[in-house]
Amino acid sequence: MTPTTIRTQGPPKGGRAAAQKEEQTDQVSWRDRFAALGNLPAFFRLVWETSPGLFLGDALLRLVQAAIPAASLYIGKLIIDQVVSLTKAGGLTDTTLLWQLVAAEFALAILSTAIGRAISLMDGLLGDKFANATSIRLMEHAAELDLEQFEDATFYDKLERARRQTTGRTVLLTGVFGQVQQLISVGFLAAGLAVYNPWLLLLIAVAVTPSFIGDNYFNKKSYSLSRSWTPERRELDYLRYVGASDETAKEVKIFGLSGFLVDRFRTLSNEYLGKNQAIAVSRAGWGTLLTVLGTAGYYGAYVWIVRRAVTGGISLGDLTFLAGSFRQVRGSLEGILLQFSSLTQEAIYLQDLFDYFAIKPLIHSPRTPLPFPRPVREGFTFENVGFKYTNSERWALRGLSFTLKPGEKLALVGENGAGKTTLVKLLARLYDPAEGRILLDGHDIRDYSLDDLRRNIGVIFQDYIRFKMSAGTNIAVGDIDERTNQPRIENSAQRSLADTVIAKLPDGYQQQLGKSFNKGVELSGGEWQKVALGRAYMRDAQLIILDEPTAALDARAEYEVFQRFNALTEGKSSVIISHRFSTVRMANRILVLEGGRLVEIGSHEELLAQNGRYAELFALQARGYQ
Ligand SMILES: Nc1ncnc2c1ncn2[C@@H]1O[C@H](COP(=O)(O)OP(=O)(O)OP(=O)(O)O)[C@@H](O)[C@H]1O
Repeated sequence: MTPTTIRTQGPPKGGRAAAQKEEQTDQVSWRDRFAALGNLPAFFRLVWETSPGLFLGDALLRLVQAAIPAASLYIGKLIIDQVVSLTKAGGLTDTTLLWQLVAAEFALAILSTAIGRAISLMDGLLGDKFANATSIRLMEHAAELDLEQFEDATFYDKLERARRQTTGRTVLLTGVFGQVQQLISVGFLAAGLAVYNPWLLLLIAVAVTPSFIGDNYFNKKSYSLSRSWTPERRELDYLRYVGASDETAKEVKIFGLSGFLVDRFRTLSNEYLGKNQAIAVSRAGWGTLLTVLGTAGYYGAYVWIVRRAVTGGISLGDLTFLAGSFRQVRGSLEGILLQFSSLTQEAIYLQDLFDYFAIKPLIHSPRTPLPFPRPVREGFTFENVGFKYTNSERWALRGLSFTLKPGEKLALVGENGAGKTTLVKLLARLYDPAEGRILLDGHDIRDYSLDDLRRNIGVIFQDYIRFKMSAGTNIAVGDIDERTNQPRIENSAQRSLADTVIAKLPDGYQQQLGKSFNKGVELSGGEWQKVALGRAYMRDAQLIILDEPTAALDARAEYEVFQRFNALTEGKSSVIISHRFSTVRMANRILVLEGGRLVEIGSHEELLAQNGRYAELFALQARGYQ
């Protein structure tokens, strides 16, 4: 596929103009189509791996099915010739052969039906298995990719197109198998026709060409439209979600957003529908016209066959055989060409799936990682670290240098957008610095295995996930391998104060959380935070990071959480991000960030004595309580 004709960059969100512009660049040439067929071997390898038995069974049955039409037409010819000769003989000769032929034709008809059913059963089973296997691969691959890749709209377009491939692939599977079956079938029938007159084959080719060209043209248009609308389709999915989900229902009601959302959905979906409809209508019109041309070709050949029968050139049996074969070859050829056109289409869609699998993460472990220090001896050192988010001109962090010593309790302070969360993400290697480096015991953290690093760091983000799973699982996600270790889960819950929350739930640790599931219970914001905090204790990490984990806790709970946190993480390093100075002051050292830069560093007392930015922020908050 040539990159000039297939768009790999998603268009900016929304807008008719954007979509029209995209359509022009989304044209697919014949070269692209043939090149896309190159994806088929890889595709069949995937299908084969899904289930070799079903794959083989399906192929064999189709081979048998391919021979049936020609065989049945030929037996039909023999029957008619037999009937004619019996009639001429006055019905007095032996009819055994005739009835044997009729029985054979009957047997073939039954065989064909049975095989047909078996084939569609196998297609269905194979298709479902393949869809499941591909969905799993899709999720596994997503887990390998970088956070940065998830923050890119183009990536989502690819993901969306790839996701659609997991359900529609049965079409391709049935299509290619059916295609090969029909080709073999046509081969048998065409051989029969060629025996009588090779020109009949040429006539057939002329008869099928017009509708092939038509279908191909419209398929191309449909594909271009569908591809250029990927971002809008994602927006439609999003609107559907926001408009009808338990997580959004509250705000949608309070702000009366339903009308706004429905309007946007209606406008966008109608626009898409309109474009699709235009293609469908013109396809139907042209399709009819081109089929009429094809039918004229068929009747041209029919006239020739009938004349030959009338002049005695061929028998009545030959007449039915030829007319039947001609009709079937034409139908099959038309089917093959039509399928071919949509097959290349599907193969191009397949490219989207392979494109997605080809996206490689940039953040990965080195080939020979250093053994992870246990315990950490020197700590984490930021050396002139700078980081910019993709598509952003601004440095989110710059010139950052400090050391987080083993066992130290560090707090990060700064106004919204100062770069606190970004610093944490760099520590956990969700991103790598653009400038400078982060060392762990004197070695770049990139020299350690990513798994080891992440296993040794426990982070609870401010936007932690409220999993709609059991209360126990919601804590166990801190170390999912230990999800059956009930004592450990309960111990973590006690530490994070979640035990009292869970004690009140009807099903305790088994209680389904989240209202959208049967018997699910919803927790308050603070209760959720206690559960989420339990995750930090689940993990046997050397560094624990809490990014504003107590914002929803009441004052008493917050005080208690941090008293416990300090005691329970004795000997471990921790980083706490908080806007509450009552929490921050408990840290050994405080880092004050402003506009991505480190402006002050020291203990609470030292920073107050400096009378700088920290003292100013502290005084501001203290005044609020007076
Ligand atoms: N995924 C992202 N893509 C682009 N820019 C981002 C992204 N996340 C954060 N930023 C930008 O980087 C800067 C630092 O953000 P960060 O989340 O680190 O701030 P913060 O100090 O944690 O803020 P808050 O107190 O509001 O949580 C902000 O200007 C923000 O807009």
